[in-house]
Amino acid sequence: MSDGSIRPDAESEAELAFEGALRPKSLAEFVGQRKVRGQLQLLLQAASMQNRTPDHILLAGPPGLGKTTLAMIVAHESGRPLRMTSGPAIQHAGDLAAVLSALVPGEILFVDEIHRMARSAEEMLYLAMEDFRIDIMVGKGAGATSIPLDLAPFTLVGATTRAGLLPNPLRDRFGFTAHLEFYETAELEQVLDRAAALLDLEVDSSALSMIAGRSRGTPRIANRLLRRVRDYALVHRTSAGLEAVDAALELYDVDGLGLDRLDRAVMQCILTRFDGGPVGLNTLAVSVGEEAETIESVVEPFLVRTGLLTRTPRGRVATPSGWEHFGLARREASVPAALFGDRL
Ligand SMILES: Nc1ncnc2c1ncn2[C@@H]1O[C@H](COP(=O)(O)OP(=O)(O)OP(=O)(O)O)[C@@H](O)[C@H]1O
Repeated sequence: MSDGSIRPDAESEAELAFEGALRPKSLAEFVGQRKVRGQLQLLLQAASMQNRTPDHILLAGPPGLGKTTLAMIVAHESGRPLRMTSGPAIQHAGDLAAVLSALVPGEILFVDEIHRMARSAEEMLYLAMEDFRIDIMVGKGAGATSIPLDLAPFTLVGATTRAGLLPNPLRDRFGFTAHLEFYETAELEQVLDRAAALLDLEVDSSALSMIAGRSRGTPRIANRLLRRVRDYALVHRTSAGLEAVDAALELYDVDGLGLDRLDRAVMQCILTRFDGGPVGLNTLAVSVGEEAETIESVVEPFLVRTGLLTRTPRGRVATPSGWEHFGLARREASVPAALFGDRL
């Protein structure tokens, strides 16, 4: 996004470098996601006891919750090398063949945004995941032949914000799927405490709680808000206390619940243009000028989690808390159900 709001996809190089430095290196350092940590621990330990590559792992959840970090931890904890690529970089089966054939035995292959990989590559991946083998097609038409190529055993760690978009045969080939949840405020306080120490920043605990409570349940956003508070304190020669947090977050359009500009645009559209809904996804996306995928995978999960929005078979509907948060009186729905043919 280009409006300066604090979104997981608004990256700058310096911020990315800093984000890298903040990544926990082990499962023990990784805050929250207790269940997933336990499941991963077991899977890695069993593989290590049998001296084999761990099963393929799918990490699913909204951006910024720690999927890349967990992939790095899997490599670190199992003492294996890590190779990283992403779905958008694999637009042909040949792109994937090049990556797979270069793997060394036991390597961890991390594919971010795996749901964006080309369909032809997905099909190649089925065989690679199951039998550590691919068939490379040579030539075209009647003269085409396929040459089998054995691969080194590897562990695929796929990350996706849209697990529902993965075809079943691909999803079924992962030995374990981790569903990452938004973090509780207390967990984000721990993330922030660690980041403040790494930034050498003195922040009082009430200020940390305030940042944590307004971070959309997302560590990446918590870390980023902390840096904006640090900037504010630096420029205004003040301490990083409650006042600095309040002023910095207001400057960056983050409200009391942590909603940012796009969250509010979506809610206001549903409330004022569609009388609270129901409204279909595509209609909503066009109305706020944003990609349907961003609304579905980034905005909605948080609005549903905070109880401002519900998804019904007829479309998205604002809840009474949604009306209340925006200081609006609830009206009876007068708009027909989501437009015909729209995605609900
Ligand atoms: N559980 C955690 N404990 C501490 N820090 C975390 C945790 N999860 C994520 N972070 C921090 O949040 C930042 C974002 O995490 P990460 O890049 O792993 O998210 P992601 O889910 O892969 O996001 P995307 O889907 O956008 O790729 C990292 O800097 C990392 O340090």
